Amino acid sequence: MPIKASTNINMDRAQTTYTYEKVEEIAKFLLAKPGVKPPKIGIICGTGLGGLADTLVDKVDVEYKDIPSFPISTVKGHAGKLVFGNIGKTPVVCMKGRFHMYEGYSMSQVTLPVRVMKLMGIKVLCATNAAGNLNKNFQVGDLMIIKDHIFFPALGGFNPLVGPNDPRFGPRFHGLSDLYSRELKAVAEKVGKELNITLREGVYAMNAGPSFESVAECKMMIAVGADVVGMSTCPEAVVAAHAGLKVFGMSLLTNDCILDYSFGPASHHEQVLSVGESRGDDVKKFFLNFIKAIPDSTLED
Ligand SMILES: O=P(O)(O)O[C@H]1O[C@H](CO)[C@@H](O)[C@H]1O
Ligand SMILES: Nc1nc2[nH]cnc2c(=O)[nH]1
Repeated sequence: MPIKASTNINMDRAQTTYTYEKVEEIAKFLLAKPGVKPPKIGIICGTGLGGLADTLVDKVDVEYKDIPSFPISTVKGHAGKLVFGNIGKTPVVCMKGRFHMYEGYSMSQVTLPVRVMKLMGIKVLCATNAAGNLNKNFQVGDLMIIKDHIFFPALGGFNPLVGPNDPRFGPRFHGLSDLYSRELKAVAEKVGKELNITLREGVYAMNAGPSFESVAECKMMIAVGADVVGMSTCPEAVVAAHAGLKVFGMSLLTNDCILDYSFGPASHHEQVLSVGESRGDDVKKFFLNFIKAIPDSTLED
């Protein structure tokens, strides 16, 4: 059955999907831009972490609004552009702004940039995010390597791989027991020690958002093994792994989740942005060194 790009409204949720040919067209459009080199690594900048793109040299910016068929960023803290450039000798592309389910985007739209970056040549996807802390041993400002995730929307049917499967994107069924690359986690641990930056490790849970969690929801998430919670990352990680990319995930803990009815105030986006700003330098320092430490062999075909 041919897979067509289409836009329908179903259950009030946009159902835009993209064919392989459409994704390829966008990748070719970007590669044809003067100064753009095929990237080896894609970096998704989480809320308030767009400063990561400042670490690139020989930068070329492409605004999302100027890319055919691309969604646009609607959330404060997401600038809405791709930044191409180099870290050390490695060509990379940063997404300065990601797309979220709660913006009303379909899973295909949320994960489109991952497939575009894959067709442009990336071998590794680094996904960063801002997240709420659920673990009593962690604190606001900590950086956490994502060792696994709980993708609540996918468990309820909103998996980005639902629908006809084009094998050029990846296989119909795909296991996720090694979703977050153990090899990259080991590289990150070593770099963290060398830089004297404490790196936690834990499980990221995704709530579709945009509401932050209720007290009971936070308690439920802790009970099922989550350390932090956010509203992103899982869709992009699943689509990247399905496409054969190595995935590295990192959360910045921007707020403590409220676990007691007597505590307040509720979590809010302004705090998320301000912690992103205050921890931005360490995040940049870590990624600059981490990207340089990834072995060449990991970035080969
Ligand atoms: O996951 P990122 O995009 O980093 O952002 C997190 O922070 C925002 C809430 O403040 C939500 O978008 C949540 O997902
Ligand atoms: N769902 C969710 N996303 C976040 N992003 C940053 N903090 C939070 C949080 O507490 N909950």
